[in-house]
Amino acid sequence: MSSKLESLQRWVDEVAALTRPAKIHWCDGSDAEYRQLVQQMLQTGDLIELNQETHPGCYLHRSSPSDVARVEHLTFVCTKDEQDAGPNNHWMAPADAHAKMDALFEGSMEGRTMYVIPYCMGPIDSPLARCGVEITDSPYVVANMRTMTRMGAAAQARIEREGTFVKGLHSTGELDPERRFIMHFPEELTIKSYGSGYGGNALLGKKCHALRIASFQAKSEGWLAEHMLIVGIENPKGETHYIAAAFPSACGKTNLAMLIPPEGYRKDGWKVWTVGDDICWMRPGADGRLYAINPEAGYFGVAPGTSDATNPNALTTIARDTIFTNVAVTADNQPWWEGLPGKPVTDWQGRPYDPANGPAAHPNSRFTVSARQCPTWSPRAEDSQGVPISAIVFGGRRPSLVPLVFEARDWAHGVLVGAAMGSETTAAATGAVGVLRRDSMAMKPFAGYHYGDYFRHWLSFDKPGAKLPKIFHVNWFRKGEDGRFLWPGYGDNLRVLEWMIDRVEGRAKGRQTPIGTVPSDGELKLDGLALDRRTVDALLDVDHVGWSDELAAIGEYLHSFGDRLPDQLRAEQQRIAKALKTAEAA
Ligand SMILES: Nc1nc2c(ncn2[C@@H]2O[C@H](COP(=O)(O)OP(=O)(O)OP(=O)(O)O)[C@@H](O)[C@H]2O)c(=O)[nH]1
Ligand SMILES: O=C([O-])CC(=O)C(=O)O
Ligand SMILES: [Mn+2]
Repeated sequence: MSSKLESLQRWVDEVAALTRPAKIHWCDGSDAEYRQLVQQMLQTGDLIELNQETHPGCYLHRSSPSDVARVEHLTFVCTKDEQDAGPNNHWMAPADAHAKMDALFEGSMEGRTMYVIPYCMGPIDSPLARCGVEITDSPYVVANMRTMTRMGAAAQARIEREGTFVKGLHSTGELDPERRFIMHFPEELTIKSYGSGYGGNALLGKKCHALRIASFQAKSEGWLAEHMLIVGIENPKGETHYIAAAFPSACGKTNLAMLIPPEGYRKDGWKVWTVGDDICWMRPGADGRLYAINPEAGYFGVAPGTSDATNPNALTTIARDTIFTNVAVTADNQPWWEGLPGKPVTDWQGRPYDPANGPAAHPNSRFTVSARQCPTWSPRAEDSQGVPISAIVFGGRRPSLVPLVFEARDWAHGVLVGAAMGSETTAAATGAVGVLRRDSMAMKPFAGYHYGDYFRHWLSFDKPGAKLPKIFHVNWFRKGEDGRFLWPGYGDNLRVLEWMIDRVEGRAKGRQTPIGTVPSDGELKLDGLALDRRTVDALLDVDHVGWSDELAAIGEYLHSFGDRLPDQLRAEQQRIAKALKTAEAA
């Protein structure tokens, strides 16, 4: 045994002494191990078998009704210096947080099996990948981690070679919402999560490691860990551009990553390739471009709204070997959610379906499935060097004001556009839904350090020799006076991506506005769409008065980050505010 592995063994021993499990199981990631776990969970009721004829290898998990989403108010970043966590995070002193958590973990695994899960985020041979080990007492977490990460023997071998890994300790505890905490110790590469079995709270490779801890690491190591999908767009000539896009939770990342081109585009030979649907790690390559990997190996996607009309690729992907969490069930035991044909008989809590109880599937019900099952899974998804990024896209749910698409004039302006992002809240986190909040780079719940430092880190990529992607902002969610979405969205979003690529290639001229460049007349290909002239104008309209107010609000928001806010960002905000005033006067 190497000395490296000893540090892992020592930590496992310490955790076992604290949590006192009946048994310890080191996960090897094999099929046999997975089958055995599933059998065991079917016996305990953690999993329910779904219709194996229509959905082979598919199971349903019903979480506790009080444990259905990430809990941002119980999520902490525990840096030595409170300032380093920033106003964007809840903070607790590391010693206090450890004491609090260790008291909860004390004896928490009594009578249970403790699973040790070595995992790798990213292709196992990639220099951009990073490893971790999650210790958990939840077989559901093990099964999900096997799908979402490269889990098992190969990851353990890499950990032994490298000697460093992120330590994640998780226990479902008694699922008491009052005794639930997700704690991050970025300086110690450590996570402690107690009291929730749900998604981003419990699958520690995902938000906890690949975003909060990784963003902190990325700052000192010169790369970026972002809440972004990665999609490849192949034109009829066979050229592929890769685009990374940050939208807040439940705002369309999975859908855009699996987009199916509109019919005319398909006929012409356009293809879309899915590299990732939630997280993107990128760093500058030798040629100055940004290269990106998807650190995940699976999708933990939102079920409601996923249908043949919106995302047929996802539907094909989840037709087999999928774990569904908190969906409803039909009379013949198929998984069901709002947006699918047919009807539910049992709701997400296992009760006979009654519309008086609300939706049949929980609005944040999810599927966990291997990325390889996606029909558009990119041949470059396992590329250890990553894919070169041509464009970065920011976006959110903005019912008014924000046009369908605009382009930042340069990198610094693009960083401001990302920092200023706002979106209506969704069901992906507990709390009110439909409230506008600022969510810089879609990282509000995930940046593992002070947003001021984070913006500075973003700005630092603009240096001599860099060939940075163009930065755009999109809004698929603008509504008309009747409350309906103005833009058809989904597959038709390719029309907007094509314009971006035309800009990257220097083919589209665009129209300059104070907030950036929008498509000029005729540049967006809208043939085949039933959009009248007025709607198109409304979608691309830049309301100078409304935007002046927006810039003032952005200025106030930036001000909240105090003296860690880079001056350059403040200057960008003032430049645009001034341009709007000039345009208003004209
Ligand atoms: N109107 C409209 N709705 C969309 C569009 N794309 C996605 N949606 C809806 O937005 C919701 C969430 O979409 P997802 O693609 O699952 O969101 P996500 O960003 O991957 O979410 P997380 O997994 O929580 O990070 C679903 O109800 C979709 O149907 C679009 O282009 N237009
Ligand atoms: O982390 C989760 O629970 C699900 C997710 O992708 C998100 O909320 O962005
Ligand atoms: Mn997400």
